[in-house]
Amino acid sequence: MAKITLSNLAHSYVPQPKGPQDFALKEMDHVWEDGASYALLGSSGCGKTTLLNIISGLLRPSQGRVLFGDRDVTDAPTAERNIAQVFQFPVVYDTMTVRDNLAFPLRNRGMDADYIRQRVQAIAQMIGMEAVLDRKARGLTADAKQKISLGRGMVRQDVNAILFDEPLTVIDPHMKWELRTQLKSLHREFNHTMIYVTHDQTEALTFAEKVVVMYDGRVVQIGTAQELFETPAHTFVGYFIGSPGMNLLDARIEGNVAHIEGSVVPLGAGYGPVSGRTQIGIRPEFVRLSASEGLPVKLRRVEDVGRHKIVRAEFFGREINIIADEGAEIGADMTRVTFRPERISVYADDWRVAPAGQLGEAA
Ligand SMILES: Nc1ncnc2c1ncn2[C@@H]1O[C@H](COP(=O)(O)OP(=O)(O)OP(=O)(O)O)[C@@H](O)[C@H]1O
Repeated sequence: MAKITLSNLAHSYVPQPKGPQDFALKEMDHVWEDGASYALLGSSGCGKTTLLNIISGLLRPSQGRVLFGDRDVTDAPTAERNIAQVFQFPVVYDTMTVRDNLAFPLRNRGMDADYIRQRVQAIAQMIGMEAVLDRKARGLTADAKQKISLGRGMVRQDVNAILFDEPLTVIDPHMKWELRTQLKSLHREFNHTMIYVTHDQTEALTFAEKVVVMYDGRVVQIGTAQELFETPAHTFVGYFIGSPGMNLLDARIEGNVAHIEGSVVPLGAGYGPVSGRTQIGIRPEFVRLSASEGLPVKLRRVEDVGRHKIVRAEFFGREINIIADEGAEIGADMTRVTFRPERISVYADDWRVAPAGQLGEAA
């Protein structure tokens, strides 16, 4: 296992990049802790696979270094990095049995036969394939083959890291949840450094201790589920995490209030001068509908999603989302909204501004 350091790292697929727009990965410096589980989360094209391929050695970065522990592996091929990888689609040997597929990485390293038998059994149990250990992989469903790939990725205990690139894409929804839970308990047991690429927030938030949110070639925040929910460092995190995401409203900030369309909204903290495009961010969970207090809204529709209601409304020509209790009565007289002041974040040009006297967030 190893700590992974990304130092001054950047990548462009263009041979002679002319500016930041030509970089699939913009310059970044991060240290990923030994033994932690990370999910790389972001929408399609934001650079997740590029970053994963640089860590695995499939791609050489056009700038910067990658270190595993103290060793600079930037120029080391994948085979020398001592990592296990699981890809989106199954990579299995069709002519081998399930057992031999699972044992392959261990046999390759000359492990003791007893240990291999024991370990294969434990992994087969984890992926629910004990009953088919002696069947050939050929003829198994894509779903089953992907479970073998996952098992093979996890069979070695001596790897520096296990890298997963959207590994549950072909797995059926019910099994997805089960495998994710298994991966999590495996992580707790063996403490491998795990990096898991996904564009699914539920997958990221349930699997990983730390979620690395990427946007447009940058890591915009690394945090726990709670940190991403409570203090999104970038408007993309606010919008992408949560269902629905954070409401972002143009505002002018003055000390401990925001001015929106001529109305004053109290903030939970004071701010120094804020320049650039200024917005306040408030999650739908912390917006309250009222008949008498707050700023005007026009109700559009109410969606009952079981645990609560999502109210879609119009706020000065823009959509605003409100989460109300399941039992809440939402009458036509509910034409105003208030915001919980201590739950409001302030953003300047998409980055969170720390209240006066507090240190800024580090991505
Ligand atoms: N081999 C390549 N040559 C040129 N451009 C590439 C190559 N691979 C990726 N890109 C570009 O780099 C950017 C980042 O792509 P990347 O595949 O890393 O994103 P991603 O977040 O993994 O997306 P997805 O979730 O769709 O896999 C995209 O603009 C993509 O078009």
